[in-house]
Amino acid sequence: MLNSVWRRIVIKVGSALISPDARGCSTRYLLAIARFINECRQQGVEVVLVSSGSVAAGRNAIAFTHQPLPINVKQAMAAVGQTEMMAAWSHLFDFRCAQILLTHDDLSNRRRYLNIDNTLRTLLANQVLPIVNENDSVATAELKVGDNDNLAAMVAILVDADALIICSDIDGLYTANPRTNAEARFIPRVEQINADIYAMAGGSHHAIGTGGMLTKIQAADKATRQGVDTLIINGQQTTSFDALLRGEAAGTLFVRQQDRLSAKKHWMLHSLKSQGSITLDSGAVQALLHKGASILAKGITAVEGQFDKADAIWLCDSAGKQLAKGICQYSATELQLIKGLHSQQIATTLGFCPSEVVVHRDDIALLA
Ligand SMILES: Nc1ncnc2c1ncn2[C@@H]1O[C@H](COP(=O)(O)OP(=O)(O)O)[C@@H](O)[C@H]1O
Ligand SMILES: N[C@@H](CCC(=O)OP(=O)(O)O)C(=O)O
Repeated sequence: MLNSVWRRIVIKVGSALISPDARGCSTRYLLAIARFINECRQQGVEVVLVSSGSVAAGRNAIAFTHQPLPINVKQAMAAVGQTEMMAAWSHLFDFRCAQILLTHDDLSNRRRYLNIDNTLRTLLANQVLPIVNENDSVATAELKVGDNDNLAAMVAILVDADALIICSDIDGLYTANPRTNAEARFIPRVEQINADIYAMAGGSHHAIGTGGMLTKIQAADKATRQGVDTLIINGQQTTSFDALLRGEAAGTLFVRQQDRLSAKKHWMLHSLKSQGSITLDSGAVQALLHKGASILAKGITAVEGQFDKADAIWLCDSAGKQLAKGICQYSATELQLIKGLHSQQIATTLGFCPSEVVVHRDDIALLA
């Protein structure tokens, strides 16, 4: 049984596993990874896949004369390889897959962040496997995250994952790059990421990988700070997956620095500035405090302030007492029109209905 604390995981698969020869996609390593994903889902664990490989898979379709590859050549390769990579994964599963292509801009813009979050939540609720990659064929260098290790960490934080599993072509973190340093020793567990850990990182040994160990440590640093356990495992060896499925150790574990929920709660209560407030009726207050429920338009009696969709707002009782902070799916202007209405009436009133709930329960931090 996979670690029983993990209910939702993000699995990141590097280019070397998808396109080991940089000539289209290969099932050589993907079969075992797909079996692992299938097994996790069978155990009731939700999975989001972050898959590299679009550039590597499309590499032999586009002519090039010199290295490093010019950006337009890489973008064209990615456009070819992305569809091949999606097809390769889709053929390995009995369930549906969905493609999500992101840029850094999408993740830093709060409204788009919320849209991505809603889409991923809906896909998971419908048992669809989201497959995320950077939108390489359109994003320019300044709009990019740049590597899928960091992208996977951002996705893991976004979807409130319990764990991030980075599948690479190496067993995990060594004290130095073992391909160039025979003295390098394997590190099974990292309690705290500090300058000494960063100093161990070397680059990638092949032309198709991005970042080598450095981007993996950066990703682990980001994710563990937000309460996400991070693992680097060898995705070329089925024994890594077998061990994880038995609940045993595999690869290098970077231990989460705090509880995931308290990390999110702390961020919402102390870093997110509130832009307004809504007043809840007694039924909504009970549902919020005692059932951890989402807030529906029906339970809202008043709206204060000029906030936009995706802004943070206070959720208050009828006496004006602040009970919680939440991220709102609607603007103040829209809420003025739909407050007190049933969710089914939102579309007829506004002409659109981006969300049936006004504040989703995963986006609420209770004060008490
Ligand atoms: N300290 C280290 N420990 C382990 N691997 C390292 C280290 N420093 C550099 N590397 C290199 O990082 C590579 C993995 O990164 P990369 O090639 O970018 O793979 P991926 O495509 O999985 O992201 C390893 O194959 C190894 O050559
Ligand atoms: N987005 C790129 C992958 C970038 C990347 O980080 O690659 P890798 O180091 O192999 O995970 C692609 O699909 O080719």
